[in-house]
Amino acid sequence: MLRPTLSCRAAALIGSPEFRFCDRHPLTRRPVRRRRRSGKPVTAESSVQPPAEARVVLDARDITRALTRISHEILERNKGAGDLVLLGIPSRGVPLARRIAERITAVEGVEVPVGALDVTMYRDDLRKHPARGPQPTEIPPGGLDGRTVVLVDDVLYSGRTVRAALDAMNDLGRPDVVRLAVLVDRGHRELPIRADHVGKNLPSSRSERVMVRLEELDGLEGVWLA
Ligand SMILES: O=P(O)(O)OC[C@H]1O[C@H](OP(=O)(O)OP(=O)(O)O)[C@H](O)[C@@H]1O
Ligand SMILES: O=c1cc[nH]c(=O)[nH]1
Repeated sequence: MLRPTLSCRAAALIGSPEFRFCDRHPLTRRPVRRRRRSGKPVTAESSVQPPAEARVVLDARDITRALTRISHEILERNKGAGDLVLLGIPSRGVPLARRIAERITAVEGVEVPVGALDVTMYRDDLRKHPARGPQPTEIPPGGLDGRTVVLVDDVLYSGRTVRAALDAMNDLGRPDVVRLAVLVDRGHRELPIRADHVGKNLPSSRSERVMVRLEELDGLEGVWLA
C-alpha cells in the first residue's frame, strides 16, 4: 500500500505524512506495527498510564526543580545564553527542551532557539527497537553552525539514541560544542557517552523500565520505575 509520489524510504527520511501509507518499515522491511500483537489498538490509556506496581521516582515538583537546576547549569557552563540552541530528541526530549528554554528566557531575558532532532533513521538498533514512524526534525532558522547545541532527552540508558543524534546532527550542521542534558540517567551505557546535565541519577536493573510522563504529551506528569 504505497501512494505513487514518494518511496517509503524517502517519505520516512523527510518525515512526510505519506509514511503512514507504508505498510513496511523502510529499513527493517518489517511490517509497520500500528496495533498491538493482541490486536488491541494502542490507546492513550493503555500506553501512557504506568502500571499500578510502578514506583514514583520523580513527581511533578521534582521534575520542575530538576529542570530549573539544569537551566541554571547550562547558563553557568555557557556563561550566558549566547549562541545556545536546544535540540530536543522526540518524543519527550522536545517538551523538556522547551521548558528549559522558557526558564533560560526567564533568567536571561533572551529567547533561546529550540528545535527537534529525530534520530529514527540513524539508529543502529532498529531490529531491537520497535519500529515507529519518524518524528519531525526542526532546526531553528539560525542553524547549528558555530553554535553551542544542547541535546535534551528524557532518559539516558544505553547511549544509542544519543549516538544516533550525533550522527543526525552531523548531516545538519557543525556546532562548535555539543552538550547533553537528560532528565534521568539510569546507567547501563553501551557506548562511551555521558550527560553534562542530569536531573536525577537513577540506579536501576536492566530488567526495569523508567517511564517518563509529561503533561504536554501524556496528560500526566512524573517519572516511574517499573
Ligand atoms: O540510551 P538509550 O538506550 O538509547 O535509551 C534512551 C531513549 O529511550 C527512550 O526513547 P524511546 O525510543 O523509548 O522513545 P520515546 O522517546 O518516544 O519514549 C528515551 O526517550 C530515550 O530517547
Ligand atoms: O527504561 C528506559 C530505557 C530507555 N528509555 C526509556 O524511556 N526508559
